[in-house]
Amino acid sequence: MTPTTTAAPTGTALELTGVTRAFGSLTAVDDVSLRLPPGARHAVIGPNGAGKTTLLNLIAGTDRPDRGSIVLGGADVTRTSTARRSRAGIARSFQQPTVIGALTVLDNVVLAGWPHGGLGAAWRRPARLRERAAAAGSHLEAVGLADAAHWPASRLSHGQRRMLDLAAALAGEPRLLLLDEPAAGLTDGDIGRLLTLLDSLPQSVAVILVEHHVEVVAHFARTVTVLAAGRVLVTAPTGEALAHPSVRDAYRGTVTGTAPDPKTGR
Ligand SMILES: Nc1ncnc2c1ncn2[C@@H]1O[C@H](COP(=O)(O)OP(=O)(O)OP(=O)(O)O)[C@@H](O)[C@H]1O
Repeated sequence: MTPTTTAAPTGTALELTGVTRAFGSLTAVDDVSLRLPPGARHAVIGPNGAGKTTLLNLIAGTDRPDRGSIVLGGADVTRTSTARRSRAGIARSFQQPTVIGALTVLDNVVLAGWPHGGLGAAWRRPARLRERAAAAGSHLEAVGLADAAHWPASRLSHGQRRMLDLAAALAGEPRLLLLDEPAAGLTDGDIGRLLTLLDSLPQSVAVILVEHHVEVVAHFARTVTVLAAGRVLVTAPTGEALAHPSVRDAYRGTVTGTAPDPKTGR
């Protein structure tokens, strides 16, 4: 299944073919194929345990598929390390933000933007470090944390940590950004800020958003893949995917966070 029926003239940002990952007898990701153009705004949704995070892990390289291939911008990265994928332009935000509390907010972003394995050299290149700090400052501005730049990151609220995690993901100037439930635990105000930030992401960046908040998906995504039990139910333009009957059945009570009626199951 492909959200674009033909390869866009500008190429393909990410192509998954038959990606499969089993844990013992449980197939968490089952024969998933997907092609995204550069600048894609794609969401992956599905009930708890559908395989969404496992799929992001396989794309980011923290886990490897048993079968299938992952091609990033024309290069097969199926077996390459997380660090190499990061250098190739994949960045990720996590369900639990990865923030170093003892460092300042700004330093967290500077560190995140420094190429893997090159940190030892960072301190010998003050001009480069200043450049990175300036870039980090603009990322903090974009996520609404400019005033907190010199705070220890441990002072940040949950919502602010999520924003910092996003700024850190942007610091590497990725071409593919993987967002794992960025709206989880956010207040309505924080969600508003998140939507503004998502809207302002550069068009050169392809984004895969895993998210339970259907309003965030509807606002942001142009295309959606619905997963259930590791398998793709549908990949389609957002409106079509969210209206798909299988989404209602697989999703009712999960996306909205409301429990199904025990009598009707709906
Ligand atoms: N390392 C692992 N070992 C064993 N089982 C795993 C492992 N990682 C994930 N699973 C299982 O794989 C299935 C898919 O998990 P995954 O976390 O990818 O789902 P998800 O769609 O992201 O769920 P959620 O919305 O709750 O975050 C689940 O049944 C989960 O228990």
